[in-house]
Amino acid sequence: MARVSRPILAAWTKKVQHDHYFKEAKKAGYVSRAAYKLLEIQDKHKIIKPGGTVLDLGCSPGAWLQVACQQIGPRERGGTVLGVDIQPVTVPERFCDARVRVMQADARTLPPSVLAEYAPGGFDTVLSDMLQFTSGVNDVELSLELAGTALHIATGYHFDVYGEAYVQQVGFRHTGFLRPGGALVMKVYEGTGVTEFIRDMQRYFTKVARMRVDASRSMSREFYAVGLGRKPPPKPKE
Ligand SMILES: C[S@@+](CC[C@H](N)C(=O)[O-])C[C@H]1O[C@@H](n2cnc3c(N)ncnc32)[C@H](O)[C@@H]1O
Repeated sequence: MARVSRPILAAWTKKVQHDHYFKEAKKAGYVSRAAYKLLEIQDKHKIIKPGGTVLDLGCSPGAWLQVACQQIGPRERGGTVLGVDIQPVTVPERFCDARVRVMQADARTLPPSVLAEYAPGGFDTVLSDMLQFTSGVNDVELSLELAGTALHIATGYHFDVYGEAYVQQVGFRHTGFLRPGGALVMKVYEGTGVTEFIRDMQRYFTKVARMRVDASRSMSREFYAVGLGRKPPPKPKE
């Protein structure tokens, strides 16, 4: 019998897993197999709390909205889920109720006032599965830009990196919409600059983890950067 090389076997196993998640999602009523990525992260890190407020950046077609709504628990516990996507998006009927709302916007230019109005007390969990394709190739730089956007929305990150020049440019400063103790999950592609980005995350969280999930495609360089226990933001300077 011909021997199969290890990489081919690994790719084949991943393809079987991929088809498996696709079929499972269809059977279970999730709008995409991405649901299993968030379920795996939730299972390991308990990032979404019953009754919590969740911001889901890059939410279309809505599998993470479905999982987030399930994880905040029954309606009487309260909680909300806000999904944002640059594409038109509708709330999936299955597993979502009136606590889930969506808006079409580019997260990179989303005015902070919109988020402040939606969740005046901030969010307990910020998720970003944002991804853009450039001629079919996953661009590491773009992935870092989108992850940077999520980190910025959650913590005010760019103000700390670019300092007063950035504040002057955008005309305001905020310290992020993630509550102290909250969790942030971001899709990131392996590549140049990622180590520094993860290091930057560490100043905002008590724990930072990198997680590859089984439901990712076989050849994908994607992983999830998970920040747990947001540290309280510094008091604004007088
Ligand atoms: C992999 S899909 C997300 C799948 C989603 N988590 C789910 O469970 O259905 C990536 C999404 O990111 C969105 N996206 C990309 N760039 C964005 C941006 N700048 N602002 C908002 N959404 C963006 C895309 O439109 C796309 O719908």
